[in-house]
Amino acid sequence: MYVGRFVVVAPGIGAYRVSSRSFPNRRVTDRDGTLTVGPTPDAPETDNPYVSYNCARAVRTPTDEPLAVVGNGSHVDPIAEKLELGYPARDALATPLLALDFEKDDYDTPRIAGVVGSETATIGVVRRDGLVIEAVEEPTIVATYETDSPEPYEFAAADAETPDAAAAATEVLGADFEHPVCAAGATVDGDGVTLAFDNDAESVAHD
Ligand SMILES: NC(=O)c1ncn([C@@H]2O[C@H](COP(=O)(O)O)[C@@H](O)[C@H]2O)c1NC=O
Repeated sequence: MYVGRFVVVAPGIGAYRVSSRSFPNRRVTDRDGTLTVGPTPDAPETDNPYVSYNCARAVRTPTDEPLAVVGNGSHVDPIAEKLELGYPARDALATPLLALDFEKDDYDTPRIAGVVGSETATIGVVRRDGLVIEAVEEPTIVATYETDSPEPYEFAAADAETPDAAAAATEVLGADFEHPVCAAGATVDGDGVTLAFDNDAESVAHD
């Protein structure tokens, strides 16, 4: 099954995967602590506005709570900024998702995102037909296609004794959905946020 991009969140851990039919020559890079999706050096040029963006950011709220944001587009930045201003996660997700809305491409691709705290997780999606934001207690997925409403997800990284952002990235990259490209993972505890990524789709490919 092809679900496109997807987000998984649970309290303390989250991940984001790029799956792509049209733009597979992409990778995650770390730019000053923000994880960015962009073309590999050998990728054909494109003017598609949706292929490069910050996909994972670490933020601090005004009360110094560490949070991680993951998502599939330019909305990740304003979500992070709202959290830094003290918006609750629900509102920090809803406001930019609604303002930017679904993507104006051939598929009306939804925007998806998650906010992870040490003991909280919130997931959101804006589609042409709706906006859903949910606080969740168990691992939950939302994807751009097919699974475009939040659903429970079996996420082994959330059960690990020591949560590991790199393991979260590798697990979603290896998940059995078509066209894996690259992935980011995040863990959050009282001390802060750890972000990691995995670009080695070949070693996990199922298709
Ligand atoms: N975020 C991304 O990495 C991303 N990659 C591709 N898209 C959009 O989704 C469309 C379909 O892409 P694909 O065939 O790779 O699933 C693309 O034309 C583009 O408009 C994206 N937009 C949202 O997911």
